[in-house]
Amino acid sequence: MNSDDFSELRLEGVSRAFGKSAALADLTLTVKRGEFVALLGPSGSGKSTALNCIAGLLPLTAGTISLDDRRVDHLAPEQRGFGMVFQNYALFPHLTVRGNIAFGLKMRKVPRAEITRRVDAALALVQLSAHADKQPGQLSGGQQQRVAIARAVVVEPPVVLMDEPLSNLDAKLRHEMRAEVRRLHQELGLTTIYVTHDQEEALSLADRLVVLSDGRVQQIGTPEEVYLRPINSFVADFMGYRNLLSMTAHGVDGADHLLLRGDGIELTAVRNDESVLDGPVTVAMRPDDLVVGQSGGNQFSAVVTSIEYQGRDFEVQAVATSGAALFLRTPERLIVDQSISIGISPERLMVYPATKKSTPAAPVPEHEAV
Ligand SMILES: Nc1ncnc2c1ncn2[C@@H]1O[C@H](COP(=O)(O)OP(=O)(O)OP(=O)(O)O)[C@@H](O)[C@H]1O
Repeated sequence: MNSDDFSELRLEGVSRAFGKSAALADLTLTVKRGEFVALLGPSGSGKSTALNCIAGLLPLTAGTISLDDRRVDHLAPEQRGFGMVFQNYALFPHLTVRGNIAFGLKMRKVPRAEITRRVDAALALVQLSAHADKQPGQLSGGQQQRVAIARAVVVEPPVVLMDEPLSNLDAKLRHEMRAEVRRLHQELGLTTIYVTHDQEEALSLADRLVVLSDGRVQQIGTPEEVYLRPINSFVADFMGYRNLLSMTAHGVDGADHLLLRGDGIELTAVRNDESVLDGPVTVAMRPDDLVVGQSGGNQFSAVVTSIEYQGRDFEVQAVATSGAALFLRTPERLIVDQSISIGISPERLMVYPATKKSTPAAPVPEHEAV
């Protein structure tokens, strides 16, 4: 089986329970050949369970997995032939770099000359030709992870599954390897499913994100869609909309903006089809969208409570006259106890039906979420 053999990987209603608790419930997702999909969510949200179900390491309790119209969920992992890259590299310590990369080809009884050719090409691709005869213990973490990636892709699997492959690396290396993973994905025309809890990593790598919470899909969309239009307050919170205010919606004004009030703050938001027009809501705002000074949009007052220097700008905490704690970022040097006016454009306010912050919303069918 090689990557030209299919046009899409289809998951329908994929579920996995441990005893009575559902680690993954009803995951429906179609991954097109050549796509890079990130499974994103906090710890315990079901990302690894989903990946292990796809790999064949965990049997499903419900649902189906198919490559086009061929069911694969009853096949053993080696019969599915998906490439796997794990957080802990899982290299064979007694084999050289070359031996590790050649392993899968030898298992598949590929002729020796072809093994040499393909391993050389894979070594060049991950820029490890000079280290081919070393053992994994003689390599850095980043180099070991590159061996693991080369080992997974050298057999030209239809799908490559990666479970937090960069999380053991330091911040700088993680950044470099991120570009490397994306480059390999593109150069080799891979189809990649990538598990991470790091929003930035998911946003920068993937063509589409699947955001999970408590085993359920919350949103499926492009990085732009998920970042700019989170579908519920859980996704908003997870994507960095750190300011979540409890307010009340009071209908629309003459400009068809939604009117919001709460504890002495009045705001207007661009309404959309799903807007709750009346009643309790959660209003989400990103720190970067709050502007210190007059902005021409919504304005309200606050007092600075703490300032943290972050290099390019400052992360400021403030408290609104309503008592609500706020996070904002600004290049301006403010001082603690300073009174400021904060602005935010009506387009950058996300308004959701009021929920308890940690309560996951109902699952969203893929066709509605995309
Ligand atoms: N073998 C198991 N037995 C029982 N429960 C399990 C098992 N594996 C996972 N779970 C539970 O299933 C849920 C989802 O776990 P999973 O490992 O898929 O989450 P995750 O999003 O990958 O988390 P992390 O980022 O921490 O790895 C968790 O509540 C976890 O405790």
